[in-house]
Amino acid sequence: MVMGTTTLLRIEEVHKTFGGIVALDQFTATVNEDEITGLIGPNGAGKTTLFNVITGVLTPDSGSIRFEGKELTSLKSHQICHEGIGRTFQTPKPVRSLTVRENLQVARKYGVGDNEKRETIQSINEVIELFSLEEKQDTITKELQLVEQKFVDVARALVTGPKLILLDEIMAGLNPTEKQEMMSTIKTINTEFGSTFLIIEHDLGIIRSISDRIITIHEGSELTSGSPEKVMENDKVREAYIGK
Ligand SMILES: Nc1ncnc2c1ncn2[C@@H]1O[C@H](COP(=O)(O)OP(=O)(O)OP(=O)(O)O)[C@@H](O)[C@H]1O
Repeated sequence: MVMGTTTLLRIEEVHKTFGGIVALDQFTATVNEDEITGLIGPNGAGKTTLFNVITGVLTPDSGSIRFEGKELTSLKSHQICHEGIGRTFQTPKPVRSLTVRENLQVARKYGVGDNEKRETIQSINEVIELFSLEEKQDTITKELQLVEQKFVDVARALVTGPKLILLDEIMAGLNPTEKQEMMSTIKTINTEFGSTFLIIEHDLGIIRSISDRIITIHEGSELTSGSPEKVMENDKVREAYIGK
């Protein structure tokens, strides 16, 4: 883990409503370069909506999202990917009828754009090796186990050479051994490939051990942020999230 001091992503007063529901309420937060930032909050707090506005799946009603100083809110999803932001979804989204290698080839073609020289880009072979998918590379993805599908999802994000990777509940449904494996892979990508992470995770044990910094979201607003120790001891967090 490398502690960063430069702001990579700056989210300012982002507002997003669905009819009468306020999903993000003037949400403001930052993600520091090189860090692993955990994003926690109760069900319906606005976490996935935040990922969707960062990645251009949704357009915010108002507010600003700057990545390396560049405004993202008017860009489309593929342009945001070309800027260097990769993501996974709550449910793995590989193309189920393609093999593992084909999935990575498609993701790379879609996601790299003209940023072929970005320093965080790894070869498809390197990524397959990192996830120990050598023996499964020619397997049709729908035949893989859940953990393997999740690894393919992270691998698809990684082959686009992202500076920032957003992971949405990547540990959900994995057993403790698989969770450990996923955590150590995330740490390797962070330290060796230089990707910054923003991770939505409900398991507080995991988020505490993997994060350099935690942001807590509640009813669409940031409740608090800081080191895992500081955030977990915050009274408002305990009340709103842990229920103690
Ligand atoms: N497409 C949509 N249409 C209508 N309401 C939505 C939509 N997406 C999200 N919402 C609402 O916005 C609020 C925030 O939802 P969001 O999925 O971002 O929360 P979350 O923190 O990711 O929750 P969870 O932990 O359960 O995944 C919720 O009240 C949700 O019902």
